[in-house]
Amino acid sequence: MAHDIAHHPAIATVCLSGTLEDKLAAAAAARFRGVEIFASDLVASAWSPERVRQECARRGLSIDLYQPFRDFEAVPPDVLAANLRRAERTFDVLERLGATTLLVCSSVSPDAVDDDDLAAEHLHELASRAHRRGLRIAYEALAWGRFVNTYAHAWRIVRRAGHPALGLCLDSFHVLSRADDPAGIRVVPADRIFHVQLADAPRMNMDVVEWSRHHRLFPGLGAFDLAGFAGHVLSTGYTGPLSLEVFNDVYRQADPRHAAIDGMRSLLALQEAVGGSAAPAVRPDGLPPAPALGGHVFTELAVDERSGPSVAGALTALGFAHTGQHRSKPVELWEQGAARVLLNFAPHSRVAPGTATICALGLESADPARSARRAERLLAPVLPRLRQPEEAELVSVAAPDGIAVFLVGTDGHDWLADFVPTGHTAPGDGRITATDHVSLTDSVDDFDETTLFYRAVLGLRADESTEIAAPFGLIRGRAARDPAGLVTIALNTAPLRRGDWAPATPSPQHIAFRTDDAVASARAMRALGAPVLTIPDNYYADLDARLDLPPDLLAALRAHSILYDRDETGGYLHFYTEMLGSRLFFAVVQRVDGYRGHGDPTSAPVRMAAHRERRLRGLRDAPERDRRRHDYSLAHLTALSLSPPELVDAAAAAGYRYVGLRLTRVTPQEPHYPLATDPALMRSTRARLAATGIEVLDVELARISPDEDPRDFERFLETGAELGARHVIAQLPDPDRARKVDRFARLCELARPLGLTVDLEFPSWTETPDLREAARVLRGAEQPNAGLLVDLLHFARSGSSVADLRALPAHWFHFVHVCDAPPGVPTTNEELIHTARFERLFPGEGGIDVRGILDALPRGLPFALEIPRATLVAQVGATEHARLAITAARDYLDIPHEAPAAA
Ligand SMILES: O=C(O)c1ccc(O)c(O)c1
Ligand SMILES: [Mg+2]
Repeated sequence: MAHDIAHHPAIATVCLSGTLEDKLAAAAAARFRGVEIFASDLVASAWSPERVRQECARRGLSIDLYQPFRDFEAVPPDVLAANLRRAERTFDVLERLGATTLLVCSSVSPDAVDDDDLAAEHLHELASRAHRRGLRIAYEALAWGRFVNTYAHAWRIVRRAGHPALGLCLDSFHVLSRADDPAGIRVVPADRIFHVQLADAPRMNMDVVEWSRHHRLFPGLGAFDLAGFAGHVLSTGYTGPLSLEVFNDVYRQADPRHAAIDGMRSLLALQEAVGGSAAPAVRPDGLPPAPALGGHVFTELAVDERSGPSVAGALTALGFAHTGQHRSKPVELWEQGAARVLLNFAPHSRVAPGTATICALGLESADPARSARRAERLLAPVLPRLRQPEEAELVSVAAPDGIAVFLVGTDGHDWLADFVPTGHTAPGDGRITATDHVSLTDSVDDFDETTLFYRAVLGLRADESTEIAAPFGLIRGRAARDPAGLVTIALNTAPLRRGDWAPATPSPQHIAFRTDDAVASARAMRALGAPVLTIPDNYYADLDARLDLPPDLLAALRAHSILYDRDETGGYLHFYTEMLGSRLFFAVVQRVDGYRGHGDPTSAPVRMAAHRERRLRGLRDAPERDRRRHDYSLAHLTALSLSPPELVDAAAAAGYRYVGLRLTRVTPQEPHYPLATDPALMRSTRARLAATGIEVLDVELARISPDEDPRDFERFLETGAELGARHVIAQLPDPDRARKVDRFARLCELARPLGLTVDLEFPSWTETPDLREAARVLRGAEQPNAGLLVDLLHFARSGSSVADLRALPAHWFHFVHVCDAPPGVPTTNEELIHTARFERLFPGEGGIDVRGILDALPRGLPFALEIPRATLVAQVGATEHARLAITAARDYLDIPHEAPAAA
């Protein structure tokens, strides 16, 4: 007979995050019947023990255990007296709680002696006292107990003590972490087992206390044979609580309601595993067995008007065709072979603009109604479906990651009738036959929950978990598949919270399509213009060294950026598309001779680095692909109210390639962002730079007046270098030419080892007031990293000449400050400065010969837009001002795009 082990599921408060009130609510909501209360949770609670008792009763929870009571047995008489006093006070608490069982763990105390008779005698005394008060003692062997650390030893002592109020607490962790044989449990009479605790754990080679207190997992998520353990326990006839006791750092901070549901799911799945094939198909309280799955029927992507066309373009290039259009929704069906992708253009609240996100998985089930019952029994929300009268009935369940899992019957795919054929059929050019697997990424907080959901609800079996050292941190992955191997869902997480420096794609997802010939597929897809991800040559050199492949295979892999692996049975060829809509990509895979894995551990980091490289190239080179467009930099003065991280975000959003950052306070009134002395500001700025791909073009301002020493700028220069800047803006308000030339030269010398040029700017109101004077300084200084920064405003206001400009060495110029200004030259310095700081105009709006001056400069210089404009910023805000500036500059300065040729 199958054991129905979930009749009294319990959970220890230590499994759950929050205070006792949160924990009890979560346990009850997940339909646990009992709890183990940890002393520390009670101690910290505002509720009296009587109130806790009431609150538990109100929620239908029994208090199955109070714990832990430590370091009691086999001690000298004076310690024993103190321990018994401590026990009596603890019994008081149990009485007030209405709990009857106290857990006593085997001693780790230096006071204890290795004497079983003494331990038995003391525990007998303890049990007698408990008995008088209607209480019982459950004795647990901690795996690290000083003398008693196996359940067999604990059982010898309990037997020797021979008191009816003394029994065992069996904790799977302590038994299985020591590789003790749990079969010995079978000889323990059921009425001597007072309590059973269940915890799984990953295999780890570490101190057992650390392992136990930080890494336990709910049953089924680790490497222990919990079903075997539970089977031994139940074979004794034990009918008491089966209680989860999982010390885990992630659960300790996860939403307790979710964690409690995870726990319940794991218990139900354990029940199923223990029951084995003997479980009747439907049991009143039991779990309907998972129906057989028949494969991936479709994968649905939520897209918008930006990501949709990019995904559709990639699908076309992979050989898919848009074959159907949904009758009532903006959903497109794309097909090739048995692979189907739905593009859902309906507004989807959870999807960030421009992204494509997997929002549903369609899986074939032999019995969708039973799949739904199973999901419900596992506390998974079965979704109501709004259905037009003539549309197919589909069962769908919401996964914790928000993906809807549709279960589609085997008897013809009715749901396809919801799509009106477009008349297109897939030409099959891409040679794709089916969907091989789907790969999802979750935050570490959700990983176990998601894993447990897919596995329990769908009846999938998990592979070994893998860990790879990826470019931006550790990635843990675990694929799960149905017994027939037709459905595979790979789940990944970054087990350590990412440092905010990491520029990685958040939660990447991919759909892997199957082909019978990866090389032919790659060739065909390339011909169709598929955005195949380029894999670096180094990978193939390493592959050659490792596997000694036939030269023509290696050459074909290299030519098509196909990755390769082999195992005992066969080989695996896999290649990838570039990212489509920021987090999604496709894979094309060929499994040769029954290869079952997902590539060797080196391949994922290679792919991730290639995606990173591609993304940066996209961010940086987009303007270079088109010679008619310029690179723009957002100079800080244009939006000085934005802090550096905000400036970077504004620049990225508006389509700039660079920013210029102001590191020094130039005027007393302006906001100052002390990047040189504020490490947190530096960190967040670098994080935004890494995340957006924006680069720092220049930092300002090294203004060397008569009483300044270039050495005062060392920290400033280092800060610029730390930000990855290329240029430093300098000004020389100093009437003594010899001195300023000398100081400029020294500043250049300091900047040179940091990879920085020093670019001299010549505001017309300073003692370096025009192009000629600036050029004299450069000639005098004779420094290879000296530069000349033309600011169109200063150039125009100083009456500098375009002919002079043309005559200067091209290598002096590294970028240019672009703006316009009202016509006419103000007569006072005050007015000049006011225009420069507050009243510039967008190129083409004012009186400066913007195009004429720029024409006199070398080709290809970045255009740094330095356009402070106080009134406009006051109206539209700094971010929008920055966007308007680049829009206006592009309109005026970039050679207009020709209309794209009709497709
Ligand atoms: O880590 C511990 O000390 C500890 C305490 C109580 C238990 O039930 C247990 O399994 C471990
Ligand atoms: Mg325990």
